[in-house]
Amino acid sequence: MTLLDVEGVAKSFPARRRKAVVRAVRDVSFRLDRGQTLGVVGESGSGKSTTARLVLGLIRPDAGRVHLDGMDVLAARGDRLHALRRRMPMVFQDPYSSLDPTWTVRDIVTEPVRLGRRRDRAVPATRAAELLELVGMAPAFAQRYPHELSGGQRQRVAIARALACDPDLVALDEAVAALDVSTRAGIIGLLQDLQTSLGVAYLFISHDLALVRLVSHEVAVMYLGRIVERGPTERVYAAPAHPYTRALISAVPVPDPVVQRNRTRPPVLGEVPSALAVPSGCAFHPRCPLATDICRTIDPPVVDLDDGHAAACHHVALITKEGVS
Ligand SMILES: Nc1ncnc2c1ncn2[C@@H]1O[C@H](COP(=O)(O)OP(=O)(O)OP(=O)(O)O)[C@@H](O)[C@H]1O
Repeated sequence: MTLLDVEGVAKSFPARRRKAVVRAVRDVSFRLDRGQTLGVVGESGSGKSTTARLVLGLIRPDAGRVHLDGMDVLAARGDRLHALRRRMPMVFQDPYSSLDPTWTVRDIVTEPVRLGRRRDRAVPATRAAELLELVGMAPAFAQRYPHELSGGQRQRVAIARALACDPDLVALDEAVAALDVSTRAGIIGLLQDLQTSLGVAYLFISHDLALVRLVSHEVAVMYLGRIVERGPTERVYAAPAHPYTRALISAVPVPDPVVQRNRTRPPVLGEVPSALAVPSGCAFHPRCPLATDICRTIDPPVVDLDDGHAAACHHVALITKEGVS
């Protein structure tokens, strides 16, 4: 059952340099089913966070459409838009900057509920304890302030706050990137348990390809503002169809030293170009070992391969035949 339907979304920002524009997101389309996780991967500046902000109705796109549960997010205004936003909150990498240090945990986790109510209807006193229980924290934490908590506890509070209005979708923007390995494992386990018990969907934004493989049902790979490949996670990781995905996956170390030694690694050549000067044709062509003339002039369309697996590459047939070692 489709929860989120995003079609042809684009966003540019004015750059500091006069007349230049940053093409942050270009023609992005995807769907996300209820209770599923879509992992969004790509290098820094590829448009992952901007895509999330567009989908959640936090910024307006220049083109495209976004539907949550059949409702047009971009047409919503005022109270309706705020009600939709409460159904799809975001959790950020650094809860220190996203949690108000002068508020108690109780105030932080119940604020979205208070904002959603008329002034004369108080939030039940038990709500903070319920939300803390959901994220595995004792009710006593309600009196504490963010600086009295560990990094993992702060991120649990941020998740509790995100759950306050029974969301359909939570966007997790590098939400575990700042945590140490064992704390990260605890938060990932919590997110997976919450998905099972509450049926919430996640937009899971991360640089970490191994982590995305672990948590995502579907994956979208972004390069300079476009989704260049998307599909069921295991299919994309087992048989990447875009040279960029292939290079990213080949760069993830494997635990077996023999397999690691024998791998051929298609290199990603050079630096990511700036979103201020997106290359003509396929934006990946200056770094692509397979680039030919057509790649320099024509931006490839996204082509469906099978069962929801799709990629935007002129040489997709060549790559899928070769596979990746
Ligand atoms: N408000 C803004 N004004 C101008 N440029 C912006 C703005 N927001 C994002 N950008 C630019 O848009 C591009 C995409 O940024 P975005 O933050 O979405 O990428 P990202 O993939 O999330 O990167 P990171 O992993 O580093 O967070 C970048 O070039 C960034 O500098």
